[in-house]
Order: sequence, then structure tokens, then C-alpha cells
Amino acid sequence: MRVNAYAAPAAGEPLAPTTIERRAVGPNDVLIKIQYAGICHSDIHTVRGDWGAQPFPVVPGHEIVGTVLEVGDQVTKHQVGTRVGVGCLVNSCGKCSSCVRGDEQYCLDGAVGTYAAEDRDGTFTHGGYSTHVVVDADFVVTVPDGLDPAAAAPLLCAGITTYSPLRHWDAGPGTKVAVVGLGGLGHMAVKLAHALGAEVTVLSQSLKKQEDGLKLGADHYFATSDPATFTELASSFDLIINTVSASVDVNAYLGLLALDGTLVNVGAPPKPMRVNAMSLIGARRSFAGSMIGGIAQTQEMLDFCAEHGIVSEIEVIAADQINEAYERVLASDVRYRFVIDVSTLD
Ligand SMILES: NC(=O)c1ccc[n+]([C@@H]2O[C@H](COP(=O)([O-])OP(=O)(O)OC[C@H]3O[C@@H](n4cnc5c(N)ncnc54)[C@H](O)[C@@H]3O)[C@@H](O)[C@H]2O)c1
Ligand SMILES: [Zn+2]
Repeated sequence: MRVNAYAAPAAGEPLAPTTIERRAVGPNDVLIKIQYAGICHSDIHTVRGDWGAQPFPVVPGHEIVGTVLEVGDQVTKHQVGTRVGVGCLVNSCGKCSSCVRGDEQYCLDGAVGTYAAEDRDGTFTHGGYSTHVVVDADFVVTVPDGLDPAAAAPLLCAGITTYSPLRHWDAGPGTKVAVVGLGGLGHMAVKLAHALGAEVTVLSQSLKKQEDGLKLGADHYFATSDPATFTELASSFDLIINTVSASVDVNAYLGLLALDGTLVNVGAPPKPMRVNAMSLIGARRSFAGSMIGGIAQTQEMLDFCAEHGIVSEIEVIAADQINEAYERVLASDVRYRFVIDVSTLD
């Protein structure tokens, strides 16, 4: 099936309209008519070549919401007409210790990304900046009816990427959580940590988005451009989620952790960051990373969001505004996620 899409033809080149082939619906597949696709900073890192060579042309998009058009004859989990989502993963081996425990994103045989990845049948995957996608039913989640479909799209990456570490490191009543960077991931981290009951502090470059941050659920808001922030908040957090897309001074943030605290990097900057052992050993601190979340946890997160009325703050754009949106994300000019109205690709 040939469908319309927006693709980056080569590293650093603007995205342009094209058509791509989608596979025939197999016995365990779901054909989805895509309605909305969020723009994640990872899309930009990928097409700009920040993370190395890619199998161009690349059709990005791993925050996908749509409706089921067709299901394979072995599919029982999804029905035609229901609203579904696809995040960053479309396949994994299903057998390794990570897959068996529901951490498909850490598949030891290599989880298959939603785009720019070689699938287990040898073809390359294409993401959500396109009108349709065919995905194995096991990697398709249900988007609860109560969630606005456009504003729910970013939950499929920004939502789960922040929910997963908040749960893993037990954010909740009595814990102090700081979120570094108030972009797509950051604003979801604030909403989710607040809903989980934690005391939430935003650490942003300036105070420009302070009013927003407090409305999103933060209890406190500090500017990291002010050196006093780092003395005032020294040794105070149980958990810090760093969502910044560029390298930061990790040691400065480690100094803000309390005894046994953990700094989790979800931001994926292209350049290495230096960690001073002294930043860790003085208070038994940990520096960790976390990548999206498994399929079951993604469904749990969507259900949690429906229960708590949580969606992303979005600006809906037409497909021909994607390149402009990328520039605005790079300039930190987005509140707080661009979402493509995929019907503009029909
Ligand atoms: N770990 C994962 O599974 C995972 C999943 C999705 C995204 N990511 C990564 O997370 C990062 C953030 O993604 P996003 O979509 O939220 O991006 P975004 O652009 O929406 O947000 C990034 C935030 O970082 C801030 N920022 C940028 N440069 C900065 C600097 N030098 N100092 C301080 N703050 C700075 C921006 O102002 C913005 O608020 C990206 O690197 C992305 O690739 C990781
Ligand atoms: Zn993403």
C-alpha cells in the first residue's frame, strides 16, 4: 500500500512530501489511519545526523494516535474503529530476559524503533509523519476515550519516557523531584510527578516559563542561569529527571541530590558529559539513564493519564509546517509540543 508521508531525504535537509510503501496486513498486524503525530526532539536529532548515519529517506514520528482500519485474522487485542497509539517501538524479539519482563525497549536482540530502524523482516521502518502505518498488534496500545487524541499523541513518547523513571525511582508523596528543562519531556515530567504526589521543582534556564510551570503542577521554579540556585538547592532532591537535549554540567546537578538521590538522564545529547566521581561518592548518589518504557507500562501510563485528566500542552500544525516547527523546537520556542494534524497529508 502506497501512502503519503513527509520525509527527510538526507542528513540536515528539510523534510519534504513523498510517498512510502506500507506492508500488507499480516495475521498479527493492525492497519492504523494516523490522525496525529507529535514532534519529538529525537526526530530532530535523528534527521540532523546528531546520532550518526541513518537509513535515509527517514520518515520520523513516534508519537502516533489514530484509528484502526483493519486487523489481521489473529488479532484479538484491537478492533476496527478503536482509537490506538504507537510509540517508539514496533518490534522486539519477545524472548530475551528484557522482553519477558515487559521491558521490550531494552530487548537484548535489539528493539525495533518506529522509524529509521531495520525491522526483523529486513525492511526499514517509517514513522508517524504519514497517513497510515501497519504495526504488530503487540506494539499497539489503546488510547482511552477520555483523552483528546491530538493532545494524547505526545504521551506515546514524552509521556512514557518521563513516567517510566518516575515509577522506577518511586516518585510519590514525600519525595522531592526536580525536572531539568521545560520542553516536551519536561512539561510531561512536571504533570506526571505532580499527579503521582511528589513535590516538584522545575530547573529551567530562565524564569520565562515560571507561570506555566506552576500551572502545570510545579511547586517551585528556579533559574539555572542564577548561580544562587545551586547553593540554595544543594543536597535537596531525591530524584532529578534531566530532559535537556544538549550537554549540561552534570556535576552541578548531582550536587543538588540528597543522600542516596538519583539523577536520571533522559535527554540524549550527541556529546558525552563528564561526571566527577566526587559528585557521587560524597552522598552515595547515582547517575542513571532511562529509555522510553515497555508496552505494558505505556498502557498503564495512558490509563493513569485518563484517570488524572493529563494530556500534553500542544500546538497543532499542518504537515507543511514541520520544518518551521523544527526550527522553533531548536530555539526553545514551543509550548510544549508540536503535533502534526496528519489529515493535512491526505
Ligand atoms: N530517553 C529517552 O527515551 C528519550 C525519549 C524521548 C526524547 N529523548 C531526548 O530527550 C531530549 C529532550 O527531548 P524533548 O522532545 O523534550 O525536547 P525539547 O526541545 O522539547 O526540550 C528540551 C528542553 O531543553 C532545553 N535546553 C536546550 N538546550 C539547553 C541547554 N543548553 N541548557 C539548558 N536547557 C536547554 C530547552 O529549552 C527545552 O526546554 C532530547 O535529547 C531527546 O532526544 C529521550
Ligand atoms: Zn521521542
